[in-house]
Amino acid sequence: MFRFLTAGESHGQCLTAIVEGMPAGLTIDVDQINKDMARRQQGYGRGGRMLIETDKMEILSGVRFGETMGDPVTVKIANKDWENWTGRMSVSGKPEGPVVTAARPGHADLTGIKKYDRKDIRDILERSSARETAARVAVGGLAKQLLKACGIKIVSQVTNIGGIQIDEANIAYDTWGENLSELNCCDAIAEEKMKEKIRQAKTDGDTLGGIFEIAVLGVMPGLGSHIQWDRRLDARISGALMSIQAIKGVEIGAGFEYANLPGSLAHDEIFLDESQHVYRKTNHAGGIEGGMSNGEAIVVRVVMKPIPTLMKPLRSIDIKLKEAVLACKERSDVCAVSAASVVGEAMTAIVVAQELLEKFGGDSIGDLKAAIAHYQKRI
Ligand SMILES: Cc1cc2nc3c(=O)[nH]c(=O)nc-3n(C[C@H](O)[C@H](O)[C@H](O)COP(=O)(O)O)c2cc1C
Ligand SMILES: C=C(O[C@@H]1CC(C(=O)O)=C[C@@H](OP(=O)(O)O)[C@H]1O)C(=O)O
Repeated sequence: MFRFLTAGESHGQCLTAIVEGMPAGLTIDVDQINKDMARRQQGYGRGGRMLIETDKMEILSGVRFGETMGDPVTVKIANKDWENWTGRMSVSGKPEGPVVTAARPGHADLTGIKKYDRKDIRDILERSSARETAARVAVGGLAKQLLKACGIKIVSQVTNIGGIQIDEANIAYDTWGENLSELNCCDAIAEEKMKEKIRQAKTDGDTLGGIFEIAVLGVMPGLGSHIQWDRRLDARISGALMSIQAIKGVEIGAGFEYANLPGSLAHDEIFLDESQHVYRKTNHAGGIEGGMSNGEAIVVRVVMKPIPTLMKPLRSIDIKLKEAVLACKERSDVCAVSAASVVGEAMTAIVVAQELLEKFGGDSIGDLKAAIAHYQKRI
């Protein structure tokens, strides 16, 4: 069973994660994972924090001479900014620095303070912050390497920012992921318009959200199951993506467009070629039928809401004074959809890796590959 937990505050010393269930004998390429760590940091519209951090994953356990041993893998990402916060984020000693009391609409501030009985909103925002997603990308990087060894690849691209949409005709999964443009968008013309939109939002003291797409390539039929609600692959993937901060909607394949289609146009007809191989001409199902991968590319679309911290703050209340104020202005991103798309790749990789290990087992990478080969031969 592949599972993980993350720990760490946004301005604490570091982020960590413990990952259990990595099969033994997998070669780990830390440099490759650090490329994703850097991709998560980039993106037009990111705030001042990204100029401070240069995220690098460090492995503290579970890997020896570059190979997994089957032990839990501990990963660590240092927060460079911590040096500026040692007093305010001290584990012991007396409280230091200003107390945050003006709750931001759209953030965890107001409800978090009530639920956890805190007086300083910082006690909530430090952990609700999407800084935590750096740890998820490190874990997702391990999952991606496991998947790569089994011929599965996960890519993404940003398709919409603040209503600026890519030209759908330009979508070709095999070009995603390699794309290192600032906004992780394959449509250069749309990307320029997106950047202009972000520049304008910044000038206005406003923020933006958008949409990204994930594609899982090379996945065999039969991951997930129709047998029980919590084993359905679509449910697991969408749950994992919805767990990312600020993600508010997920659709698989045609998704909400199904509402406009009759059954005759909605479903992907099944054909046999001359060699008796099954194939489809369309992929409206987004690669999942009956809660199981069907062998086509898994295609998922994800929407991110606009960043809740605005430099032209929204109306709110002060939780201490109990009076109307403007929300607090923490240093913040204007738009982080491209960063979220990299986190989306990581969460999808984690779920697909979990499904792979659930179906095929795998204390060692050799056993896992052999089980997959046996299954592929049978089907
Ligand atoms: C990569 C990434 C970066 C983010 N950056 C910020 C930010 O700079 N400022 C902010 O207020 N929210 C930011 N968010 C969103 C908040 O973390 C999120 O809206 C908040 O935790 C409340 O959770 P919810 O939106 O899921 O309800 C970011 C989210 C992601 C995925
Ligand atoms: C630190 C990251 O994102 C942070 C996410 C975030 C939030 O509220 O979610 C608020 C900001 O934190 P800070 O006040 O330290 O600038 C972002 O920079 C990161 O992505 O690594």
